[in-house]
Amino acid sequence: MRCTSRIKEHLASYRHAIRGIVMAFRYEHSMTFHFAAAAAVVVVNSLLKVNQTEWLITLMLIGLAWTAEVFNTAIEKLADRISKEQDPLIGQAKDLASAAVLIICLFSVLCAIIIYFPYLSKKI
Ligand SMILES: Nc1ncnc2c1ncn2[C@@H]1O[C@H](COP(=O)(O)OP(=O)(O)OP(=O)(O)O)[C@@H](O)[C@H]1O
Repeated sequence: MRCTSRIKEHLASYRHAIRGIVMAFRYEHSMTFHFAAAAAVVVVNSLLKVNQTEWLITLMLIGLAWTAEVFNTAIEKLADRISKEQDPLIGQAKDLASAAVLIICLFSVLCAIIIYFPYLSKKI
């Protein structure tokens, strides 16, 4: 395969991925909540002047939460394609996908408490 067509294919896959991100924000209402939470984290990090490691941890958690939500949406769409009828296995698959999002959100809250508590207790 010629180099230029490989580059074109590679660029096309970025286009598909960006379309996926736009779709996730348009059709998955939880993405708006994740976006608002991420914006709040950036504001709080800046106000409290957290250190570089704390910035890295919080940004990675934001990325993980968004990734889990996008996978959750993809699994929901695939499940709906297979059957719209009530099906216990589809129900379990959707519950498991939602569980992944909840787990990362709970751990993010825990990490936020551990990171922010020392800064806030100094201010009080
Ligand atoms: N076809 C189905 N068969 C059985 N249970 C289902 C089915 N579709 C949905 N459910 C149940 O309803 C729940 C919500 O499913 P739905 O597709 O409405 O996702 P949602 O409300 O968009 O979820 P989320 O908030 O995680 O994005 C699922 O977690 C599952 O328990």
